[in-house]
Amino acid sequence: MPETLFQKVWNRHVVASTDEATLLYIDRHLVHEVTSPQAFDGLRLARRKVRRPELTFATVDHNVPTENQLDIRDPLSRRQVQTLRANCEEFGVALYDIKSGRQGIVHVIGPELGITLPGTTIVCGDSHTSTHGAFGALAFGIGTSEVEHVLATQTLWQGRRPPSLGIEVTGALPAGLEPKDIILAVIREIGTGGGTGHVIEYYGPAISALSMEGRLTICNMSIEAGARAGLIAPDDTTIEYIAGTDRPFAPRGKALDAAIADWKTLRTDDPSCFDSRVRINASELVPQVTWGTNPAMTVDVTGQIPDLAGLPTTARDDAKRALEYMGLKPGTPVDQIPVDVVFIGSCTNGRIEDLRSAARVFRGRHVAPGVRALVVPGSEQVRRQAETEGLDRIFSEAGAEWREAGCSMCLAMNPDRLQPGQRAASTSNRNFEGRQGPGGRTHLVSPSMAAAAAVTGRFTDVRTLLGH
Ligand SMILES: CC(C)[C@H](C(=O)O)[C@@H](O)C(=O)O
Ligand code: SF4
Repeated sequence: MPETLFQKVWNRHVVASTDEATLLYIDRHLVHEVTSPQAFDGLRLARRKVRRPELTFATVDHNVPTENQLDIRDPLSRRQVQTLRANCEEFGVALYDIKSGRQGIVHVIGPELGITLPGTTIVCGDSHTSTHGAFGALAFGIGTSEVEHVLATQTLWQGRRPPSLGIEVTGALPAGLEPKDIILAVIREIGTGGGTGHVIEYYGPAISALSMEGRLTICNMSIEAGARAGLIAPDDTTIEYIAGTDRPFAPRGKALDAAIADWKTLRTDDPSCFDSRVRINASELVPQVTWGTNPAMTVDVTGQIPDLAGLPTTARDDAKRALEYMGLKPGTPVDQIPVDVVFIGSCTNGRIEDLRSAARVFRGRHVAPGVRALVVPGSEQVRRQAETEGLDRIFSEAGAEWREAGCSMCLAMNPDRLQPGQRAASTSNRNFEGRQGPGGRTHLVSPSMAAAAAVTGRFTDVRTLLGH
């Protein structure tokens, strides 16, 4: 019987099942400092060990200051980082710590290290675990009690197999647009509940044309459409990335050849296998900017803040409240909205290609007066690569701050945050009230759109700067 990629990966991992529940084997467990302390406490209390420490990988990201990673002043943050160190030591789990050369946002280092592989199941106590689906892995976020269960058993209870949603992205992404524009347009189209309960598979020519970095951006935001996970079938681009140098956990030699033969079977046999389907044409897209307090509240940069009257009645109250919070008026052209802060980074857009896109815009330009711009690599490895390419100099010469790796201003769990009322162009994935700091106003954009806002001081169609 024809199957979807998701069904294939799911079925391979079923250890036991009843009518209502499925026990899945978990291939890789990623751990960070925020959602793991109680899980390790639970193990200690029950006198259990980590069942497969060699399949468990930890790093510190959320609480790490990016100006000087070693200077963690906030007592709670410091305690969480120290607790993770102690837990990894006690339970024999590898920790990619600050200054290890491999530290970074958990969803950035997984692929870099070759931990994230096609056909695997990957979990982490973090909602954006969907990111790893870019490799054709079934990857999803779990709660802290589930983290404990996976640590103890290397398995996880799930309900019945979720339905699948196929999102076909046709056409070709126009010059000046980025993968972020695709996923914002998808969420704008299907809504923040459009993927609820489903596992999304992205496919079509505009997806196949993407690099792994771009695919990671897309899968990252699946969760913002309500989906359980998002994935993309592995292909030559995937294999090239994994076979690249410096992926310590990726298979090599004969093991890699055997793996590749298997990965080639990991695809959806026929789009009719999806429980539902949506199609988006990438050729018709223009750069996207969110105007409200969820990622579906999105417009074209060439457009205006929507009129409440033009919205469905059910959406009006939310939109009204969002506009009040965001300090915006209907009808305002997007490119007349000034920004105070620009944040380029996060597990959505903190990879090398994202920094290259931003650098193309910053090169030879300067951050507008009164604007503060932060460029934060997603990992120590991304930071090194960017410095090798001289991107850090482009950012610094443009007047942007070049930081160390971490979640940074994606969420207000470390010193990088917005002041009340400040407006940010941000390459992260969430724009709800207070996400980047109490009273802060977040507009989600692509890295090049963020850089364009930094140099002009307002939202600007980056295509006009790049001559497209
Ligand atoms: C802190 C963590 C649990 C959280 C998540 O699960 O996503 C964070 O990474 C986020 O992006 O909001
Ligand atoms: S970068 Fe943002 S979204 Fe990603 S894990 Fe960190 S806080 Fe969560």
